[in-house]
Amino acid sequence: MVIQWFPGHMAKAKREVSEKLKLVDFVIELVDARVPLSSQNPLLQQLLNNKSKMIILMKDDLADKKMTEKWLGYFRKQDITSIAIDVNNRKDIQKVIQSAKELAEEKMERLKRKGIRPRPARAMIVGIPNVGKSTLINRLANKKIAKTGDRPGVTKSQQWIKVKKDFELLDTPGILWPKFEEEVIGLRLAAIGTIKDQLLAMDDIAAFIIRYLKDHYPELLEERYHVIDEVDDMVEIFETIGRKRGCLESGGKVNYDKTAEIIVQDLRNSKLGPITLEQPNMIE
Ligand SMILES: Nc1nc2c(ncn2[C@@H]2O[C@H](COP(=O)(O)OP(=O)(O)OP(=O)(O)O)[C@@H](O)[C@H]2O)c(=O)[nH]1
Repeated sequence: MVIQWFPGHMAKAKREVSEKLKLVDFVIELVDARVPLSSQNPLLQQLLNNKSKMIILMKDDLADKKMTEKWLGYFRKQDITSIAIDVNNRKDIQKVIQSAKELAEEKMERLKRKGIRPRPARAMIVGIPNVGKSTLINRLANKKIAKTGDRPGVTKSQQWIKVKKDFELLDTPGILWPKFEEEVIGLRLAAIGTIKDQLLAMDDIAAFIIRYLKDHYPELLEERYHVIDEVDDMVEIFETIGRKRGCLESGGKVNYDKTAEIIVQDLRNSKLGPITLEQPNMIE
């Protein structure tokens, strides 16, 4: 599937999520631990219509652990079950199963109280493109069933996966679109690789990353690129990074496009270390 950011696609995705929601008792919403709010879609809350949900902060191995703790506190304050995971860590997958089981048990209890014969609780995974939906479904199913890829928009075509005796999961996820009402949200999502590179200029994304690192992680900038705290001029910073990383043209001039590409790829590949690009106190 090719992502195109047009209203028609968003309306179709909304319809598909609404349809699937009718089949489930609760929802597992995946967000990216590096941008936990920007990777949500507020529309989900409306669609949920009182169904319970839990939030999983995905890719926690790439995020700043101190910030993850703050974000978990932020969601906890709203009474939302939330956990942070690295999908490649088996203990983390057990944490997902345990938390989902607790929500499933609540549902079963409610059925019992109403005098309805209990049945396994059903859930679905929802999230924006590239957040890790298919990978998590595969881990929960314990076998390869959904196609995954490191490109946005790979998830395709419904079966139930029996994760635990009382808990079943829809084998296809719901795709939600991030909202781009603010430019900074687009920049955060572009920085982590959620949206297609053609949508925003690489040097704007790189400049956003540099500015954020200067404000929040100056030591990481210095460590990898030798950009010292005192230097504030963006051109000078690009020059320093370009030279350090060998992005030079003939004549020894720094190639800014290549430098921007390297900055963005370094962040996406976690070469700078664990980083969170959004803080709960930014929105309080
Ligand atoms: N480091 C890290 N990478 C992860 C984690 N979870 C998923 N990924 C990677 O993120 C990329 C996207 O994962 P997918 O499972 O294809 O994501 P998706 O949400 O199904 O993507 P769409 O098909 O675009 O909707 C893959 O390269 C995964 O390996 C995680 O916890 N940590």
